[in-house]
Amino acid sequence: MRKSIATVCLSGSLSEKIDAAAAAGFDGLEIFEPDLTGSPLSPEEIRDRVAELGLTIDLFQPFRDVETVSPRAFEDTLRRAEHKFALMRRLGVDLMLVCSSVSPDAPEDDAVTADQLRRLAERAQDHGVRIAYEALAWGRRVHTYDHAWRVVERADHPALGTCLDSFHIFSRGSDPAGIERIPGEKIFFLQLADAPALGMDVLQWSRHYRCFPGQGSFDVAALVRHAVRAGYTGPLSLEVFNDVFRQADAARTAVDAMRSLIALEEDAGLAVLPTPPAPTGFAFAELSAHDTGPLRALLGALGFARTGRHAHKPVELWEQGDARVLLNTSGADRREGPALAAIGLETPDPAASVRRAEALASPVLPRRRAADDVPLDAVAAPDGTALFFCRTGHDDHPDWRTDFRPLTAPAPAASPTGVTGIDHIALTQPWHHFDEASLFYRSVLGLETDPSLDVPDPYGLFRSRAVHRPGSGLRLALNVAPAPGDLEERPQHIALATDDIVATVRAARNAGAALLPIPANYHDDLASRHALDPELLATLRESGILYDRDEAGEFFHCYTATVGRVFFEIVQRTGGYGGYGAPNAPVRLAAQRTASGLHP
Ligand SMILES: O=C(O)c1ccc(O)c(O)c1
Ligand SMILES: [Mg+2]
Repeated sequence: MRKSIATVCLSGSLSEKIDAAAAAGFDGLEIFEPDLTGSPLSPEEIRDRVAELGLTIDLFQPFRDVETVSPRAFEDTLRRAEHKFALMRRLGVDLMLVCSSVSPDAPEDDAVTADQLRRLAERAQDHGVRIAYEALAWGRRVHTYDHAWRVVERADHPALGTCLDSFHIFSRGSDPAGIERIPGEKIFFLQLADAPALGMDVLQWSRHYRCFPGQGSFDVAALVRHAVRAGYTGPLSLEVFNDVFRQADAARTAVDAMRSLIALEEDAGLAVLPTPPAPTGFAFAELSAHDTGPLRALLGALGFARTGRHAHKPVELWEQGDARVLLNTSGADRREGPALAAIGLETPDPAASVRRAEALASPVLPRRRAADDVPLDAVAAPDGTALFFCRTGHDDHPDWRTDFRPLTAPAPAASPTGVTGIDHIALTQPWHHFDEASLFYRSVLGLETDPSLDVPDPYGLFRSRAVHRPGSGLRLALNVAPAPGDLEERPQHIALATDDIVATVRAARNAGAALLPIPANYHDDLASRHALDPELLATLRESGILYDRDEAGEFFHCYTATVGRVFFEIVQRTGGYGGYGAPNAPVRLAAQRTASGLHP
């Protein structure tokens, strides 16, 4: 279906919004009137610019407070409408959105409302314009889509139809199945928005917290299916009022919006995309550092052995069990400390993963490799981390490890500490791309998203959300820094799995690994939270190990000191524990602040 976007979704001037929508591949626009009023461009210039870019203007909006008990006020509304019809002609748009009145003067009697809408539609028709009447969820009398439709049906004018908006429908708890009772040709327009489940005033919720479909909790795809079954053939148009998107880069938001609509079409059964061969685990984590000394020392103490060196690049492979860490000195900025640059994801079909990423408007990274290197494709995640699609140790696909030459003079034999693999990787997201990241991991990689959590840090509150593949070893924790400038200071981390954390910690410590000290208050509190065996509690206290449990099992974890932006976590899961120790995150954050010397 055609894809449109309301200018209110995007940041910047009207021309910046138009350019961003065109660059992201949209077909059409809803012009939000305040964007036009503030623009230095004339309506004709806007019309021409839009046409030059191959777009159409599908809707002019909003026209407010039409229905009224005051005949004088209604005459004034007709006069106001004449101005807008003339403006719409200059813009080259023939559909105007009228939202239900929020005024105390809105009539109780549907007959009055229907009559006034019909009279407005008659005037509109004289100008070649049609009216799409939308129920605002906070409309004074008309606040549900079925009520708006009843009024439109009663007015019975060919230039009058209804506009459905998924936010208003879901936020009022209406059942979208009733859409199928509206004749498709009377659904003049379909606006789509999602939103997180928030218990708050519906107007505030709508004006500040809408998000793109797939980023919130509404079943927007189900609503689209109902509209299509009703016979709707117009555009799928995004109308998202969101405080964060209003500040973010418009070009990037437009791509996020486009990805949302493509994924929505797939969910609604309107498009077939290459299926996501969801990743099953981690092939490697790649750290970049100008000076790899501190990381080598830490990896060595954690029991990793340096096993290979890349044939053409300054990259080392370090391994323990199935945990593989690459240390890369190319391109690392001398001023910045070590950082997590890339993740290798195990996927059953790397080429299919790339095709899916491309189908979902995700940036496939240019290959930089020598002719005889194993093909390794990557996409850029929203935070800039390169995600490589790997198939390690299978005959049906080249193995990326063959690019690494075994070391002729191996590093002194490290003693393994019992690390078996990578349990999860935690990435810090730019605060204004958090919703984009959730949608990216869900749609492009086919992962499941857990609900967002708010984690208190001594200097702010940050959001955290896990994405994972159920039943596999693939788990990512996405954290968002509390303040825009805070990202560079926020560490990322690699969590290493062990079957015996006490032994692993003891061995690592003996080998010289610096671990994060945990305040005694934490273990005192732990004793009150859980009836733990005193001997176990003493061991946890002594080793600086944190503890959590859920219905399925237990979680033991501890942290190394931070090197640059990176630290390691050592984790042991028992039973089917499915979390990440979130209740302990505030203690870890405070302990890291203490260790950094910033927080006495
Ligand atoms: O918040 C509003 O006023 C508003 C305006 C136009 C719309 O289409 C809408 O859904 C909300
Ligand atoms: Mg709307």
